[in-house]
Amino acid sequence: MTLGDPAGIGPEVILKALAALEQIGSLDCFELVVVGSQSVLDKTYEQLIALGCACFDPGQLNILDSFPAIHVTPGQPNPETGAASFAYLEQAIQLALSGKVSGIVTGPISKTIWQQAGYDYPGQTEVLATQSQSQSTGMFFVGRSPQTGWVLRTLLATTHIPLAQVPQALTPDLLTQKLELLIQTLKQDFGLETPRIAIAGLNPHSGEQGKLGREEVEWMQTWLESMKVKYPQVELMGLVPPDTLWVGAGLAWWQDFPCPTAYDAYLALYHDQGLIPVKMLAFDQAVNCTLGLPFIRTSPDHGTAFDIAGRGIARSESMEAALAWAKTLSRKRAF
Ligand SMILES: NC(=O)C1=CN([C@@H]2O[C@H](COP(=O)(O)OP(=O)(O)OC[C@H]3O[C@@H](n4cnc5c(N)ncnc54)[C@H](O)[C@@H]3O)[C@@H](O)[C@H]2O)C=CC1
Ligand SMILES: NCC(=O)COP(=O)(O)O
Repeated sequence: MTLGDPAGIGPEVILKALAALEQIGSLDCFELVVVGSQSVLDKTYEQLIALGCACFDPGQLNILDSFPAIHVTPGQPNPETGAASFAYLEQAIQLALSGKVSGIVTGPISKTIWQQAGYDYPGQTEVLATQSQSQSTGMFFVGRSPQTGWVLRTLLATTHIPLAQVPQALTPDLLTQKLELLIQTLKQDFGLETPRIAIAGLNPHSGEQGKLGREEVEWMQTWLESMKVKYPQVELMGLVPPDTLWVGAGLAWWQDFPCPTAYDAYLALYHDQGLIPVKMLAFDQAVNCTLGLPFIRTSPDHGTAFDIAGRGIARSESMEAALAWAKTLSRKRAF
């Protein structure tokens, strides 16, 4: 586990998540190393105990802290905390690449603070891809409904780029690469050999025959037909108008599973097209997984939440889910 930005809620959700997992007796099966500042964890523990929160004693953790001492005020990030969060991630990547750990569960970092600290990466996903020299990676979110047990799975075709650049970034090659990664993941990690996958359109009403945008008629529909021929075992539905694509997911999440209009997985074309429904339905359950790495990487779906850091009110469910899913994956992949 990496701490993320030490001025954010990473340390808090880590200690709370470990306490929650211990409470239900599922911590024993983890062999955990926390990469980050021992003193930040100790101070977070003292603050949380003073606030009456259930949290895990960092004295019982295996903490890898070979970093310069750092002064941290919760909620007040600066280039020093940004640089620290980058160093934690780099060290964890080295541990994973050398096979000393089977996976990394990352705490949240701030892209803005990374920029201020001089790190020109748009996110942890991109650092993981670059430093592990992985050719084909994907940002994938998975969450199980506590109401119905239905599982929402969403892959983003593009990630941390400006919205204005999305139409140019989307190409037949990129969509093929992402779809193949998704099909492989559904089979390998979820045992779905004949999945139903919905692919979102880009424009309102999926372009309305070219009247509201031309990408669908110019190449996306042809691309999709070629994928249906290439993957006959997969039911590919698209290009579904993005405003209605998630209606079935909402029904399956809240009340009606099995639901014929819900899909095993969704391919969203850009960050917010996929993450608005994911976070509306599953903010506390969804796990961010990086696909295509030579090791496991999971993370909570939320960010640093500097606005609430140090107040003891951050919820740890997404971090608990990130830990649990990393454990499940490490068993499935049997590193
Ligand atoms: N995996 C990662 O490292 C991620 C990092 N970020 C970074 O986080 C920073 C802040 O991003 P925002 O868009 O503000 O998203 P955010 O997720 O940090 O916060 C959005 C809202 O949700 C609340 N919130 C977030 N997590 C919560 C939790 N566990 N319990 C209770 N409330 C919670 C916050 O207080 C805030 O009101 C950005 O700099 C962004 O780069 C954002 C998403 C993922
Ligand atoms: N909104 C998703 C996100 O920002 C993921 O960030 P990271 O895990 O790549 O740092």
